[in-house]
Amino acid sequence: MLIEVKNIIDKIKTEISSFKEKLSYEPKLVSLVVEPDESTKSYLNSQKRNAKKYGINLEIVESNDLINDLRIYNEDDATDAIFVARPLKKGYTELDIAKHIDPEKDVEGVSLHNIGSMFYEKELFVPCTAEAVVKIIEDTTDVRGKNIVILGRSTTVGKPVALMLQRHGRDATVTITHTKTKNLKEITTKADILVVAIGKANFVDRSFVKEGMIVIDVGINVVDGKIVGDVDKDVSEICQLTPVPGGVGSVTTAILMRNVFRAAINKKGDL
Ligand SMILES: NC(=O)C1=CN([C@@H]2O[C@H](COP(=O)(O)OP(=O)(O)OC[C@H]3O[C@@H](n4cnc5c(N)ncnc54)[C@H](OP(=O)(O)O)[C@@H]3O)[C@@H](O)[C@H]2O)C=CC1
Ligand SMILES: Nc1nc(=O)c2c([nH]1)NC[C@@H]1CN(c3ccc(C(=O)N[C@@H](CCC(=O)O)C(=O)O)cc3)C=[N+]21
Repeated sequence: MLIEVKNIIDKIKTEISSFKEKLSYEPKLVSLVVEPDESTKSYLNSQKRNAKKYGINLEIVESNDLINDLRIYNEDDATDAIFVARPLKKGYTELDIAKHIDPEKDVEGVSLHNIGSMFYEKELFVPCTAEAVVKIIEDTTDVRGKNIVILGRSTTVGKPVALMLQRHGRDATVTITHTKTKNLKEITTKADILVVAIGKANFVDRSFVKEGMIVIDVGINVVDGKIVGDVDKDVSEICQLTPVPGGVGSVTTAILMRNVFRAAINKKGDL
């Protein structure tokens, strides 16, 4: 069966409405992109649609000098929030963003400051997709003591999801897997919950899961012009599965929008 995320999005909408009351202007989000791939284009579509819906002034900037652009928008008082799309152009690393983005405008929680705070279990801004995954899991089941297997170890999904799920108060037992993991299916079939963030369309099929598992499909792949996840839809016949589109992606965007309002209010000192 498919996991419904509408009630999670409704709760985020309510948070945004209460933030809006504290602001007298449309907060500004600058999204820096360089040669966007299909999944990034899908995200930008989602950002445009939601910025209009929630009243955010979104500026999408093609960035050819990322470090210089980060300096410009860090210093630009009219810019409340900055997002830097991945994958990055050759010559830049995620560490460059982590070092150079203003942590108070870093609405994706990728800066050294925000990642470090998450490490110390102080979640200020955390990567939006990781927060979306955790919210969906917590809305679906009790996380405490659950055996959670994550496919993928990226800086914006796999790693932060693992850190957030095992922290005190959530207390899951987490296994991170990647391309060098041996006997992957032996590991995944023992999970209570599977989080799949690998960027391979329909990679996870029924041979990776057991009846009754919760499967969170983070994948956003474009195949023949259609958005598909990393998990084969047939898995939903024996497991609880998040849909793609309409699952993790839609919660991620709502969280990004909410964080833009949080950044604007924090700048005013009202958070
Ligand atoms: N829905 C949303 O809001 C979001 C969706 N996405 C989507 O999630 C997917 C993953 O993106 P992202 O997190 O950036 O990951 P990356 O593309 O940066 O990296 C992929 C990760 O998956 C691992 N991996 C690849 N193949 C396997 C395998 N067979 N078994 C186990 N691990 C594997 C890689 O391992 P290794 O490290 O060994 O190479 C790597 O860690 C993409 O489809 C992306 O579009 C991304 C962000 C947000
Ligand atoms: N720094 C960075 N952080 C990211 O989180 C990031 C990124 N770079 N690069 C690209 C990937 C991909 N990604 C998506 C998130 C939501 C939707 C989304 O909202 N999809 C809608 C459909 C959108 C549409 O209609 O096209 C849905 O799944 O319901 C899509 C794609 C985030 N990414």
